[in-house]
Amino acid sequence: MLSVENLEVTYPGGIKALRPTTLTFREGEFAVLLGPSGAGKSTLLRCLNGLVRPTNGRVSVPGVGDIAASRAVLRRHRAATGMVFQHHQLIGRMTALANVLMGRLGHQNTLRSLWPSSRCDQRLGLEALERVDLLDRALTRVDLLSGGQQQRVGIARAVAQRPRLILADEPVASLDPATATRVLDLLRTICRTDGISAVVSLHQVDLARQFADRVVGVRGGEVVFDGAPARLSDGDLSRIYDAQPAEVLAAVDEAPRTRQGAIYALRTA
Ligand SMILES: Nc1ncnc2c1ncn2[C@@H]1O[C@H](COP(=O)(O)OP(=O)(O)OP(=O)(O)O)[C@@H](O)[C@H]1O
Repeated sequence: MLSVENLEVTYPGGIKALRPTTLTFREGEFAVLLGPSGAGKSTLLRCLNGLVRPTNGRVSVPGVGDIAASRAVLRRHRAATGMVFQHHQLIGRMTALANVLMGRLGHQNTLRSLWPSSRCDQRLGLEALERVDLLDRALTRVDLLSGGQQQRVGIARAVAQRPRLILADEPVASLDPATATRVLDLLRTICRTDGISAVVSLHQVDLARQFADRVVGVRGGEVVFDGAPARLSDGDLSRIYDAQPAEVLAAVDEAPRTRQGAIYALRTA
């Protein structure tokens, strides 16, 4: 479905966010990137969509090759790739439906995108909202929706795109545990039903265990575990969340959203 070969990212200032990494994400797989804050999960995800340009190596799609080979190839790859973000990236003053219809823009040429959405796109948008249980909120401004509902709109936007792949960057990091479980359950169910492959970054070990077909554990820009969630042992988790208690506490103070991973590290340190 999607391969990365010797992918390496060094940011300006010399930060090695990703060390040479080779991985293949399989068709229909729900893969979870698991790791602490700063491990390189977002960097890897963003490379998969060409949002971060690797310093070395490449991302390739079967039958297409390197996604960065040309602007046309990258555009096609992005049109087939739905993105779900931690902070939704929705436009608050627009309705849920209008936000979902943004997912269709990649399928239109520039001129067409200046016109109101076609009936066909509107139907796809409403169907996508129905699948995340928000049809009755289609005409509500998204800034009037709860965090969990907004993330479901984000998922509907990705689904309306009719993607082959969904990349989700910490999609439940700002949600309470019950809402996070519901949102991830919806995302995985839709991916399974439609045969969409997914790569999802998470901090929460329990959610990775519950939803992943495959866990890719990342630490310090390196893959330190790659396998089924049932194979994830306490030793593997210590390797992924390797940190001294003092560092872990500092991370909790700095970034409350990393708390779950940090607390796990504290327990296993
Ligand atoms: N644009 C950037 N410029 C410079 N350094 C960056 C940039 N983006 C990320 N980094 C650094 O690269 C490393 C990996 O960051 P990345 O965001 O990929 O990790 P992450 O595992 O997604 O973390 P988090 O869970 O906190 O989002 C970190 O040290 C981070 O500070």
